[in-house]
Amino acid sequence: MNTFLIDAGNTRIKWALAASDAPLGVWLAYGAVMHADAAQLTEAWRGAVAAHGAAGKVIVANVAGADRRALLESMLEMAGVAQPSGIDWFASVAERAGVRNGYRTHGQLGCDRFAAAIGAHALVPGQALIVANCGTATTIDAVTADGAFLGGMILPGLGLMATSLARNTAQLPQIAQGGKLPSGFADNTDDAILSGLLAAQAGAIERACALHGAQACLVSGGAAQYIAPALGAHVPYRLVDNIVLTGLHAAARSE
Ligand SMILES: Nc1ncnc2c1ncn2[C@@H]1O[C@H](COP(=O)(O)OP(=O)(O)O)[C@@H](O)[C@H]1O
Ligand SMILES: CC(C)(COP(=O)(O)O)[C@@H](O)C(=O)NCCC(=O)O
Ligand SMILES: [K+]
Repeated sequence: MNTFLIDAGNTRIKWALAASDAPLGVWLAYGAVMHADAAQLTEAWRGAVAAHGAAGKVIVANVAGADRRALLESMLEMAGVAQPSGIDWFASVAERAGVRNGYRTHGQLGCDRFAAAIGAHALVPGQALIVANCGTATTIDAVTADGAFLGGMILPGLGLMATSLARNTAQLPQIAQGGKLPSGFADNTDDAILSGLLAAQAGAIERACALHGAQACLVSGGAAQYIAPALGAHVPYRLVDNIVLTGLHAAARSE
C-alpha cells in the first residue's frame, strides 16, 4: 500500500506519495506549492493516486494553523485520497519511530521539527546529529546517537530576516534571492546584507554543531541551498531534500 505524506509549513505545502516498501525519501510523486496556490493540489493529488494507486495511510504534519488544516482535509477528500477520519494528523508525542521527545511539554514542539528529527535519526542512525530546517523559520535541533531529541533553537528564516531589514529601515533594499556567496566584509549594501544574514544563519548552525559535538549536520528546507554553502569547511553537513516528509515516511514505515 502507498503512503501519502504532507508537510504544511508557513510558506509552502510539500507532499509526496511513497510506496510502502520504498527506501526513505524515494517518492512515486512529489510536489510543493506556496499557500496561495494550494487550490492546485486537488488535481495534482487526484492525478498522483490515479497514476500510482491509492494510499493506505495518510500522514499530515501541519504547523500552518487550523484554517490550513480544514482546507487540507477538504482537498484530500475531494481528491479521493482520504476521508477526514482516515488522516493521521502527525503530532509531537513522547516517543515515535525511535525518537524520544525532550521538550518539557511534548505537544509544544512543532510537529514538523519532531518529524525532521525522526527523519534525521532514520537517515543517520547511531550518530549525534544537528538537524537544521531552513524554512520560514530556521530551526536547529539536536538528536543524540540513540534517538533522544534534546531540543533546539528557533530563529527567523533567511527570507524573514531579509524582509524585516527591508521593511524596518529607510535605506536598506529587499535583496534578491540567490547570487554568489559574498565574502565576510562586503563593499556594497546588497552583499553586506546577504553576508550578515548568512553569517547569522550559518553561525547559529555552526554553534549548535559545536555545542552538541555533532557527527553529522543535516540541512533541509527551502533556504538550505543558500545557507549550506556558507557553513565552515569543518561542519560535517549534508543537504537533504524534504527532511520533514522523510521523517513522516520513516514514522509510517516504523508502524
Ligand atoms: N521558490 C521558492 N519559493 C518560496 N520560498 C523559497 C523558494 N526558494 C527558496 N525559498 C526560501 O525557502 C523558504 C521557504 O522554505 P520552506 O522549507 O518551504 O518553508 P516552510 O516549511 O516554512 O513552508 C522561504 O522563506 C525562502 O527563504
Ligand atoms: C518553529 C516553526 C514555526 C517552524 O515552522 P516553519 O518554518 O517550518 O514553517 C514551527 O515548528 C512551530 O510552529 N513550532 C512550534 C513551537 C516550537 O517548536 O517550539
Ligand atoms: K522550518
